[in-house]
Amino acid sequence: MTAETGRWIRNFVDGRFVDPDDGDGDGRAGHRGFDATDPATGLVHARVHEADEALVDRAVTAARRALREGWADTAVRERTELLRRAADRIEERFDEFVAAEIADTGKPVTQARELDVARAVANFRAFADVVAAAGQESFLTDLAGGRRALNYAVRKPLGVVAVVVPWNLPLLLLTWKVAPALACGNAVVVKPSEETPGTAALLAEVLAEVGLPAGVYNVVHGFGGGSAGGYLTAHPGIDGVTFTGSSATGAQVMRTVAPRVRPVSFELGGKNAAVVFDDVDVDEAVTGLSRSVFANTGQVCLCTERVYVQRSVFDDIAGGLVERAGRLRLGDPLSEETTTGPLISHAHRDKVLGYFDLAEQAGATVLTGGQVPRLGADLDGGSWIEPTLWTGLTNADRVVREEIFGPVAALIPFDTEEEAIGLANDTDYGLAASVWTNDLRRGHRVAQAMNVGMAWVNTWFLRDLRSPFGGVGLSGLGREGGESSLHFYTEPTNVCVQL
Ligand SMILES: NC(=O)C1=CN([C@@H]2O[C@H](COP(=O)(O)OP(=O)(O)OC[C@H]3O[C@@H](n4cnc5c(N)ncnc54)[C@H](O)[C@@H]3O)[C@@H](O)[C@H]2O)C=CC1
Ligand SMILES: O=C(O)/C=C/C=C(\O)C(=O)O
Repeated sequence: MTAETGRWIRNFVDGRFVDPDDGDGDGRAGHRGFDATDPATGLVHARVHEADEALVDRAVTAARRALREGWADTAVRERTELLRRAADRIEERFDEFVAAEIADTGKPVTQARELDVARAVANFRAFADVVAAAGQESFLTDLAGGRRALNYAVRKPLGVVAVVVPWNLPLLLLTWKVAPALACGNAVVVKPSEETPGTAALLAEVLAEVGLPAGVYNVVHGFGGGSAGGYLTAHPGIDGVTFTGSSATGAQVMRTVAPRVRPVSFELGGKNAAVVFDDVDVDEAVTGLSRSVFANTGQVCLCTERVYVQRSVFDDIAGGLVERAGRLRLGDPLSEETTTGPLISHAHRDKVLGYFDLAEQAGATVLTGGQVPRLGADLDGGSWIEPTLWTGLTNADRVVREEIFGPVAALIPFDTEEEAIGLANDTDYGLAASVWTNDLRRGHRVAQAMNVGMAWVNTWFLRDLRSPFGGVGLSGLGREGGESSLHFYTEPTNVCVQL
């Protein structure tokens, strides 16, 4: 069973891939589809079968039936063993996942291997461990007359979970949600981004190979409103939605599910700050900062787009970052030398270029970048952009207030710790921040003062999958990771027994 037939990437419903010739599978033939484009070249690499409303309905129905037919009640050990087999099988098919991720995103092979696919494996293993170790809350309640009651909470699967994910870290983010959802006994209907359909379909093959029952994992391809994403989140048969993507779409999904009052978990955009104090080891800080600005071509929700630097080291840090930007190698994703891929699409590059214009209008100085690079041959059809750093902007500028989602940052000086905290927190977002200092007390103090879900000190994107992950404000609702995932993907029933 394979995800692709010829150049079609197919939907996966009720344990089998749906042939595009079958239309939605109800006997009506149809080839509703869209192109999957390689962002490195701009060339189409596959055709994707777009699920219509009837197919989404079949996926939700299949998920419900799988729960009813026993998946929800499987022993924890059975589920965790299945997750571990899935991790092993992804490792066995590692190169296929790397290839699919690169075809969809154009990201460098080193990153696809070391971050994206490696994290997919880690996600399955981590949530097998978390669920295996999970206990249940219980309380002994004192009553009048010396009697007691025992309260304990039994956690049950949430049910059919809609998993809607974006294009920037497609496999990493998909498995970050699917692994705990399955570990907790849920069935899922996954809607990958229209830009990156490949790995979700490949994961369907793997999960079938390791024995996941039909209907527990379903994939519907398509777009947002008026397509698979809209049909799925509006479906009355879903019991919750976990979503990663833009704040605007998160708000739309919230409106869609509101009439049925379903739980949502949202990890949304960011406009993340780094705060750099003058006691840092400049070289070390520049290494970390440069990663935080340029990783995945700036397309990680955690990436830094605002760098506040204490005035006396401002020129050193700025110079160091420019030098690091110069070391980045844009080019063939399959080359081991390439460090930096393209943006996901021409549409997204147009958005980022719009901010280049806004920066110019605001009087910014471009320290490096600011252009579309010419890379030659096939790559000039791709959606490449130069890593770009600005000075001369303030928190009042749109470039400093809005999520750009590219390899860009504004560098802004500050004088005091209090001022730096104020500048960093002056945002509607609240996802992540990093603090760079050699003063341990200051590191703790400033990190704790950040109005964000995750604050790092002298590092960035260092992940322990047991810790809570998510944001405040426009950056999201709820947390996932470790116990937080268990809480989202289950519903407790509290039992009280008078003893
Ligand atoms: N985690 C993050 O911080 C991310 C932020 N973004 C930001 O969002 C901007 C737009 O990127 P998009 O790909 O359009 O992200 P998006 O948030 O619109 O899309 C994410 C997912 O939601 C689906 N979707 C879109 N509209 C929907 C709807 N009404 N109902 C249900 N599902 C829906 C999409 O098909 C995709 O699977 C980017 O320029 C970037 O700034 C994008 C990806 C990830
Ligand atoms: O779970 C992680 O380690 C990373 C998550 C990143 C995002 O959610 C994102 O870039 O959207």
